[in-house]
Amino acid sequence: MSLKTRFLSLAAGLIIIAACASWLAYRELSADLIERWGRQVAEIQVRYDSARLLQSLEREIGLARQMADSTALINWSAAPDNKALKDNAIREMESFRANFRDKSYFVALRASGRYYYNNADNEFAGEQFRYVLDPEKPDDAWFYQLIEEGRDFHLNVNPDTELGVTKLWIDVLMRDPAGEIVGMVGTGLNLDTFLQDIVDINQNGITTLFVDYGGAIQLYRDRNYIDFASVIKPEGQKNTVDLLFENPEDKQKILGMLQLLKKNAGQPGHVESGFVTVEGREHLAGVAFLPAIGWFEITLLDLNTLLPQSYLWPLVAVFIASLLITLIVFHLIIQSRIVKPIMGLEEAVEKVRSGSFALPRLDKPDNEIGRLADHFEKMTDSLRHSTQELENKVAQRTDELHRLARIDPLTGLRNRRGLDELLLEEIERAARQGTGFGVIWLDIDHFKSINDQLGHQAGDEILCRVALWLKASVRPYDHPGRWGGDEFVILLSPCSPTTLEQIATRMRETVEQESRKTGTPVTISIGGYFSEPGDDSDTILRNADQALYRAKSQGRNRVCINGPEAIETNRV
Ligand SMILES: Nc1nc2c(ncn2[C@@H]2O[C@H](COP(=O)(O)OP(=O)(O)OP(=O)(O)O)[C@@H](O)[C@H]2O)c(=O)[nH]1
Repeated sequence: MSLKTRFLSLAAGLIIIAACASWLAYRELSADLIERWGRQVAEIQVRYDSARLLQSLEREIGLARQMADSTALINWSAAPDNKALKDNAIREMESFRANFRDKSYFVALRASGRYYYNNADNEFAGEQFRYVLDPEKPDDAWFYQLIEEGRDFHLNVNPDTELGVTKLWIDVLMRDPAGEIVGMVGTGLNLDTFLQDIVDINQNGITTLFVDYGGAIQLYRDRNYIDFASVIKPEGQKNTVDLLFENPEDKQKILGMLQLLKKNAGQPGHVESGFVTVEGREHLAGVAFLPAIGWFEITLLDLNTLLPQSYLWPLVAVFIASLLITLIVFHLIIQSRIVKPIMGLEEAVEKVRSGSFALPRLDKPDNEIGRLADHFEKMTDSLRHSTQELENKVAQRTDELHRLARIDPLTGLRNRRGLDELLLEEIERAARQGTGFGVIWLDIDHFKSINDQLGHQAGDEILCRVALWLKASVRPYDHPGRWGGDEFVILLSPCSPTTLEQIATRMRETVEQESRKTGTPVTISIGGYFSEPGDDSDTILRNADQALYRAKSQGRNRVCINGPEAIETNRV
């Protein structure tokens, strides 16, 4: 896998891990935020709804209490048949009716069970006495139950079958100065209107309900759940708040909250909250106790409606966009700062490995890779220099070896190999140009006996001297060489038969005369041959050798020339 792919895979992997972690963190955080926010909202909503309920009830309750304390009514309750007291009481009732919001009231006397009522239409003017309560009648049981409980104040949602109305009743016990319960007074509020005003306020995602001290539902937008006349129902038959929840844990949770609030009833404004499921949707329930009326107020917030998580999706979109931009920027930086320079470097290394020093232009970012590329370039440069130097030296040495291989080490003249190559070149040139050239083959006379008499060392010195004399005798462009032993071959080019003879003679004379000066006189015998175009080397050498042989056999120290016009030169 290439470095680029690795980097990208690594970056993508890291980003996916970061994205997953961020997504989980986001979900946790958003859930936590929504929960915190929901709890705050639930508390505020509970207080707000409680305040609204109490606000609309407080005045009515106050009036009902005043009515229960009315001397006219209390006195009359002791003598309900006393006309004067009764008229006075009816007047008092009617004055309260004018003040009650519902413009209705009821008064029930304990001793006689008489029930008085009038409504907003003043329908029962002069006939406020409606009927007599019967302890045996289930519809009247509420009255006897409340008296038995002895609670001075009670709210009760109850349909009045006699009157044909369903109301939220405010019931206040009427006591005589001795504290004895003599009756009950109160007013009712039209349940439908009240529900609309307080509970069914059409706030999307917010459900409000009120339950009594025992958890029985008193005010709820769905009337089917309201526990009408709960005061007279035995426990177990009441529509309690847990009916709203399907999950047993939620039922326990709500009931637990109610218990907790009962315990902490001394802390006004305390709100309990927790998550519950209603109709398959998760809600945050806020519960508060309203000591003024002895009820609990429950607010259910559908957080998904109030603050759907989709509200936070733009945040997710920004996050994903940021991740993508980060990936692209990361890719570009890695590409330009690492991958591209390394790929360039790899290409350069490959070139150097294959023997080429022509490097491509290397990217040098301002980092370790840039410095590495710079070092590599310098290293390649010095490698190129030293390789060049080495190659030059090898070439020089090769030339030198080539030259040495063609030089006779003793005399410094060409050796046999050098003479062979030169001879071939001359043959080719002669063939090209159609001209001939001269070849001289000479041998020192009686060299064996010189060696024998004077020693091998002295023989070498004579060989060197003869070489020098030969060099001195030829033209600058002639080529003298040592064929081997005491034999020398000289190629003369350009040349003519006459020149050949002249140079050969001059050689012989020079050696004879110069050697005499050294005290060790030597002579040489010379065979010459003037080569014609088309002669091969064997022919040429054989002819020169034959001429030498003749010179030797004719007495030595002489020149014999082989060729078309053979010239015989005798010793001088
Ligand atoms: N000092 C010395 N002697 C050499 C060298 N190479 C060959 N010789 C000797 O040279 C002698 C050559 O003798 P030849 O050419 O055969 O005979 P020659 O004595 O010269 O007699 P002719 O040629 O017939 O006049 C031999 O004794 C070789 O040992 C050398 O490099 N140095």
